[in-house]
Amino acid sequence: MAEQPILSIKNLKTYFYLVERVVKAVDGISLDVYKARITAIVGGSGSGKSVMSLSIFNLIDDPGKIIDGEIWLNGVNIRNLKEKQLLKIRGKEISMIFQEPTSSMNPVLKVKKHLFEVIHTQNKAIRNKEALSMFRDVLSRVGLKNTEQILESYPFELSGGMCQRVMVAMGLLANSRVLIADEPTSSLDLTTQAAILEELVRLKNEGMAIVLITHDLGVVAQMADDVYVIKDGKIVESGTVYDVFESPKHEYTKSLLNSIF
Ligand SMILES: Nc1ncnc2c1ncn2[C@@H]1O[C@H](COP(=O)(O)OP(=O)(O)OP(=O)(O)O)[C@@H](O)[C@H]1O
Repeated sequence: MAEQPILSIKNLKTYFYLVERVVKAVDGISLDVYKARITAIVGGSGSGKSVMSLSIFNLIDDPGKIIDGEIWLNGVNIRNLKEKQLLKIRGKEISMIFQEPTSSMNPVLKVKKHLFEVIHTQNKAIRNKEALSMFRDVLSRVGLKNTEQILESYPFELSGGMCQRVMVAMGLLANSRVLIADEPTSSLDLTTQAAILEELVRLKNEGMAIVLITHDLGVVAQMADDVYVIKDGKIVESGTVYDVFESPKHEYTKSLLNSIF
């Protein structure tokens, strides 16, 4: 029997009800994500990638609303869960590297406090000394050098790129079954980008399911297994990276590919 997807989204719709019109940001998206695979979601600016991932975490605020669809995570439709139950799943089962690191970090908490929160969702009994040594390791794996100083810093004391790397470190540390990474390397230099992408591949090889949201088709070609192409809140094409890149069927995919190759 074929393997079941660990994350399966069915007919998801998230709309924004503005005064003058309705923005159908996610308009009937269905997709499957498997363990030990990197699933890329690609599409131009405003195509609905971020709204889709925020919808998975039920993080859509007014005037937005998830109006339809199912989100199955490891056999449970998490759309039916109460916020309290969802909190238990976030971090342990599924975690996310957000696109906007500075607004996703708590400004009054030092970096080490953010990392303690992540590690405590995995293991409440871990000793501080052991946790701190894991933090130093994960921060250096995302290319941060002065780890002692960074652990003691507040988010506003770090540059945007440093905050982004701390977010990636939090994602790596969470060690959840599914990791959603929304543009995890935008605004980083090429060496750091390569180091972070290498970490994602390592996690995939350890069995994690990774959803990589990106505009960068070069990165998709290099490291993803499956790809979904989104346009105007709809999936216009999907398949293995090899199939989609080798013989794109939709004009939009062809134009995206032409713009890089
Ligand atoms: N809070 C909001 N209020 C109104 N419209 C919104 C809101 N957030 C997103 N949208 C709209 O939803 C659509 C999808 O946006 P989304 O941020 O998901 O795009 P994206 O594919 O992630 O783009 P980018 O690659 O630029 O991040 C866009 O038309 C956007 O303007």
